[in-house]
Amino acid sequence: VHRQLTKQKPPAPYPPGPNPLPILGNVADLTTKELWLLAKKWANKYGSITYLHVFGQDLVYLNTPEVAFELLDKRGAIYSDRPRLVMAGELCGCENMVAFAPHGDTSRRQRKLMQTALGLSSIKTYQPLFELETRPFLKRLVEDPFGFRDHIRQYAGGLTLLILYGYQVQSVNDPFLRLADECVWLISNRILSGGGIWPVDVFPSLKRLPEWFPGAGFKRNAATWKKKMEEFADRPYKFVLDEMDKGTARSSFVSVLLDDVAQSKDKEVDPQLGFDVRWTANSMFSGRPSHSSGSIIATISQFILAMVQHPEVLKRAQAEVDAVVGKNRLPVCEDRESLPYCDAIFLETFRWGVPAPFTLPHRLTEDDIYDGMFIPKGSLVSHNESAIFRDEKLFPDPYSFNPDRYLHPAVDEATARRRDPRAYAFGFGRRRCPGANLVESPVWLLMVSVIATLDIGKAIDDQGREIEPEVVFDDSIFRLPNPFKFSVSPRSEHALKVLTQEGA
Ligand code: HEM
Repeated sequence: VHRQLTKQKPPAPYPPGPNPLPILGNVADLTTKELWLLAKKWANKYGSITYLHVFGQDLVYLNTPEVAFELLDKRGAIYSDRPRLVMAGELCGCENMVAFAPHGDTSRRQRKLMQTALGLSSIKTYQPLFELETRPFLKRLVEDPFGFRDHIRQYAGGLTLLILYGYQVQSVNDPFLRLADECVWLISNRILSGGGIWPVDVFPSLKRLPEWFPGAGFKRNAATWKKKMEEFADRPYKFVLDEMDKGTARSSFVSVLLDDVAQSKDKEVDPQLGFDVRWTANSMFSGRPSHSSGSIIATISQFILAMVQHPEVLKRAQAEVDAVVGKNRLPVCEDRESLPYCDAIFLETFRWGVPAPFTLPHRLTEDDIYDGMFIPKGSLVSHNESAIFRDEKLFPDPYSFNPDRYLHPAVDEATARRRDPRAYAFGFGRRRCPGANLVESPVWLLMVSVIATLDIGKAIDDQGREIEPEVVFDDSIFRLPNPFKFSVSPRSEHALKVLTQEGA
């Protein structure tokens, strides 16, 4: 109703959605905890697309794979921009990061660098690094199961620094790890104002206020935060340049991309390439609010939860690992093809766990019509992952954790491909997650290493009764369970030995 009073008649009806309140629009709908449950209900009620209107902003959720592929992929030329955030982008300097960059030359150049350094052929270079970080994680998990989220955070942070800069974290207090943590926190909780809205994003002309002006505190803050962000982009990059000078650089995202420069000693790094590499590397850490580590933490936490709740699945996977890998060593990436049941657990974790239920919105740059429905220019369009992953036709009995669904699918190959959660979990089109190939191996390896060495189960109370894990979701971006109680122990003396073996 509100729209029709203020705008011309649209060329076709808007897609269906909950009725907006006058003035506030659907803001009440969007502040619900576990928004994904509501979004799934919308999908059941409204079909392939849900449309909402909040504070003058059109929001669109795509509820089926068909519509997501059609719009975000096939019509990618107009569905690939990102929302403009004056505070985060312009004032705090995040516009240099991939996920905030508008669709254009910079984002194309940066994505190309990511494809070069994170393509399937480059990933093999990083494999030994994945194995390096696994053992310390397993040890920390045995020592303190309840702290599992911190352990995964440390694992993800350490691994990311290794892959991007060839930098090995020595302890929780490592200066680069602390800088990374601080900046990721700053982005999620300050710069993006914890999901809130900055007045300057609603009224961009406020950015012209002088810093001393009353009410312009946001500009002073932005200047401080921008400095921190720049430090975060510069320091680890400089570390790689120094290492390359000394001839001691490990193979990493940055060193691979500067390889040509490394070949000839006196050649200076081209300033444009230097800028792009520095900010692209930084984007992999902080490109989305705590994205890369956030999604890894959510995925591995969901895996642990699944293993606690489904002991029969864990037992069967352990038998598979014992038969293929034996008990004297940890699994390695090369074992993957011989472990189909473990692979099925990996896939089912992404589907059942829905670690990133709403992907980053794509901003539509032209008016569009789909299936007789009008989608206005400027709409923020997300695919609704919880609706896709809970679709009964695609995934029968969608709420159960059932790895078998990938093992004996009585379907043709095209349908089997449609049922591969990796087709959806990383988004669509030109903005699809550039870390998708990279993250598969370490996440798979971590899961299989847990299966190989640890017995995970329900915690036991004083009276010897099992405690059901209490599953609560507080995070608004990721489907990340709050810490829950469970028990964990090495599977055998042998497993304990493998875990504590130094440097092996
Ligand atoms: C389990 C792990 C992960 C999941 C489930 C995941 C999922 C996603 C999704 C759904 C998107 C949005 C795609 C879209 O807009 O359509 C995205 C974007 C992105 N991801 Fe990931 N991701 C993961 C790990 C990573 C890692 C490890 C990195 C970095 C090394 C990374 C870097 C990025 C970047 C830079 C973008 C923004 C791309 C752009 O705007 O062009 N992700 N990811």
